[in-house]
Amino acid sequence: MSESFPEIQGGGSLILAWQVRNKKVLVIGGGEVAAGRILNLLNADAKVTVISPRDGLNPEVAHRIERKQVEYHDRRFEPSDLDDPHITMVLTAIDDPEASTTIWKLCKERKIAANIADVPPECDFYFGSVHRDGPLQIMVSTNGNGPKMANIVRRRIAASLPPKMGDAISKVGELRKRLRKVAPGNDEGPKRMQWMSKVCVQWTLEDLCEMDERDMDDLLQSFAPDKVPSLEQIRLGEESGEYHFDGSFGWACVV
Ligand SMILES: C[C@@]1(CC(=O)O)C2=NC(=C\c3[nH]c(c(CCC(=O)O)c3CC(=O)O)Cc3[nH]c(c(CC(=O)O)c3CCC(=O)O)/C=C3\N/C(=C\2)[C@@H](CCC(=O)O)[C@]3(C)CC(=O)O)/[C@H]1CCC(=O)O
Ligand SMILES: NC(=O)c1ccc[n+]([C@@H]2O[C@H](COP(=O)([O-])OP(=O)(O)OC[C@H]3O[C@@H](n4cnc5c(N)ncnc54)[C@H](O)[C@@H]3O)[C@@H](O)[C@H]2O)c1
Repeated sequence: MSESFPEIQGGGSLILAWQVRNKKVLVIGGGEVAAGRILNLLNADAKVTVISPRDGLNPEVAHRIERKQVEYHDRRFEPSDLDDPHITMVLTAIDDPEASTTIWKLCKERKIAANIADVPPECDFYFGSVHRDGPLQIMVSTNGNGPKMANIVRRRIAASLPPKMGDAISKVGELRKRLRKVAPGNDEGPKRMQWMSKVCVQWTLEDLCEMDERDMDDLLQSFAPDKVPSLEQIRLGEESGEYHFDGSFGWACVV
């Protein structure tokens, strides 16, 4: 029986999509590595505080500070920087291994998750090489074996994707939101999920990208009878009056 279950392959990382939106993250250091960390954090809508003396600032970090995209303290790290109980994460990117280790220990005392750049034993989590296209994010990790290899694999994966994947996913996101309004009940969950999966499988990426708000509302009328017409059918049906929106979400009136 157990043969049909996946084999355990230890030694990996638990890859998650950490929601740092509006959460406080401390970045210590203002060099090139910090610039990359800050960009990733701002792209995830975190509230970022940077601590680093002004004279060592990378131009990108200086730009973020100038634009007030981050809160900034022009000085070296002090242990009291960790006193704020709202800090969810600390990232250090400094060229001082001793100070890095001190910060790591202080974070562990306070149970704050931390990444000390380039010091794997002092990381609660590693960064990875990330491809971003709108709502789509793909992260590649080599689990500390070869960061440059992660970069190479990520580029290959990105190059192999069809164009406009991000746009298609955005449209699916919008359709799912509308579907939840049309069929909000918990009891409809399984049907909702199956129907959405069928739309994703049956529609081409091009059609998903092309779908406008009106197409979405027309397509949603097929949820009640559990049908998945193509974009072409929806648009033809509209012309012939086959799909009629009668103001009451949830059922289609075929004439
Ligand atoms: C993916 C990426 C994300 C990011 O940081 O944003 C990332 N490193 C990147 C680049 C990079 N880093 C280094 C080089 C030089 C070439 C080389 O050494 O290979 C290059 C290449 C370059 O610069 O192009 C040096 C390096 N890095 C680490 C060590 C220490 C050690 O291994 O012991 C050393 C040696 C220092 C020394 O020898 O002195 C450690 C880590 N670096 C990680 C992530 C984590 C593991 C991720 C994984 O295994 O997949 C981990 C464990 C911890 C962490 O920092 O989170 C980013 C590429 C993003 C992109 O381009 O897409
Ligand atoms: N993981 C990775 O991807 C990766 C890649 C390259 C380098 N690194 C490592 O990351 C670290 C930072 O690299 P970098 O290129 O950004 O370095 P950098 O020298 O450009 O920047 C270091 C920054 O830290 C600041 N700093 C130093 N001590 C500080 C302190 N006590 N408090 C606050 N700020 C302090 C400096 O003023 C400077 O702004 C290095 O240890 C480097 O080896 C990691």
